[in-house]
Amino acid sequence: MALMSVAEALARVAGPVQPLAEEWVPVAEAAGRVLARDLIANRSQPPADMSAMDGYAVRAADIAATPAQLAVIGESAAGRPFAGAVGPGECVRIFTGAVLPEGTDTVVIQENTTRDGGLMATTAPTAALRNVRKAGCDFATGAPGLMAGHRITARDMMLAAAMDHAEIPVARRPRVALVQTGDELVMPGRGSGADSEIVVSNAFGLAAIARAAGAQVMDLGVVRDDLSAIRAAIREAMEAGADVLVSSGGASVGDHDLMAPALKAEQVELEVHKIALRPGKPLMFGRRGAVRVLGLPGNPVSSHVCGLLFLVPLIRALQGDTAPAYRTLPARLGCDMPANDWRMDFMRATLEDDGAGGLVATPLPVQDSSLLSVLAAADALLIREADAPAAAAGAPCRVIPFAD
Ligand SMILES: Nc1nc2c(c(=O)[nH]1)N[C@H]1C(S)=C(S)[C@@H](COP(=O)(O)OP(=O)(O)OC[C@H]3O[C@@H](n4cnc5c(N)ncnc54)[C@H](O)[C@@H]3O)O[C@H]1N2
Ligand code: MOO
Repeated sequence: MALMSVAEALARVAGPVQPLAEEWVPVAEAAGRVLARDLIANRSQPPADMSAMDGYAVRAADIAATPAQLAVIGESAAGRPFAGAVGPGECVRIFTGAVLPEGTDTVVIQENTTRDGGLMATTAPTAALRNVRKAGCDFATGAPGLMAGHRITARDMMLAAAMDHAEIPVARRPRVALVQTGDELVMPGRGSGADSEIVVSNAFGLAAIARAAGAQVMDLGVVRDDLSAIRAAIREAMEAGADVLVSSGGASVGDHDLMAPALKAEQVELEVHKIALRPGKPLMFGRRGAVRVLGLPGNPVSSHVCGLLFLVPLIRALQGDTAPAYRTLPARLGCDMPANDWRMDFMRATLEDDGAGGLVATPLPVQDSSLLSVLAAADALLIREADAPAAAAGAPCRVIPFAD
């Protein structure tokens, strides 16, 4: 029987997701959060016509000829506007960011003037309306600034603050519980040195990409290959209020692979169990009520690739993020590739600049899903579609660059 495709599995994992409730956070803490509603400008920027330069605010008609001599009747600085109005033959000393005085429409930069007491003379022509930032030229009151579903960047924080938002409505952070299963597992620095031990690595990569996607991570540690212990961990995650439970290990078909039976025993309905993916064939996804469960394979590369392909899009979807599940870039193959089999392949690859504005993606020579040294050396995942024909070096391909 043909296994479910990666696209179908992704649609089931991250497709039908209702975003979590909104909460308000100070703008200073909004980086990486996803907007729960549109943010409109609470004021115009600039709020009035303002000078873009240090110089003199004038009436354009008064400086049509050079030199022009005008009486300096006052000063306008940022935050300290000139109170009066400027009439014909008059000007005001002005500084960058200051409100343009009433009656003026142009700023002559000070380098193009001479000053003699209360008189200013122009030494070069200035076009009418030059060096003025019109009111609302950046954004006007009521204008839509940032849209719901958008992930807030450092630049967006500046825009939101300038639009006069002290607090921002964002989706609550999804709570992600992590469980590592395996009798062989020990935490770094905690092993006895026995050859049968394997040091936990998967939890660290999964926690890092989950946090980067906006999740709050609860690490439930290592659980033995024992049905009741695994069931207890599943219950612990549910009782702790997890939105997503992520397990690693025990997903395959061996006698000690107990994740599927444990999930079923805890009333988690599996919608995905095994997909046409390499690495990551034994992926599981299911739900109990609003809690989603991703059962990832234990092989470290498989767990990480599945985390990037399914966990990160799910975390994003739970925040209402409207960006695509993952971003691919075009590249060219750095070597010949044989035809692919029925599993869509995400190969660990290096990326190089081709010197002509493009990228060259070359798969690392060994692709075994246990190899952390290869994963760490890679820059990207090179996508090979299921049943892709052989392709020659230089052929177009697509890659998912690692974001960190
Ligand atoms: N007869 C078959 N055997 C296997 C199949 C299959 O279809 N038929 N699928 C293979 C594939 S593909 C994968 S992937 C693995 C997945 O196995 P499990 O999810 O059951 O993973 P484990 O057996 O628990 O562990 C595999 C490997 O990874 C190490 N591991 C586990 N957890 C961690 C962790 N948290 N940190 C670091 N390393 C971890 C573990 O020690 C094992 O070496 O099954 C194949 N077998
Ligand atoms: O997911 Mo397994 O890593 O395909 O070998």
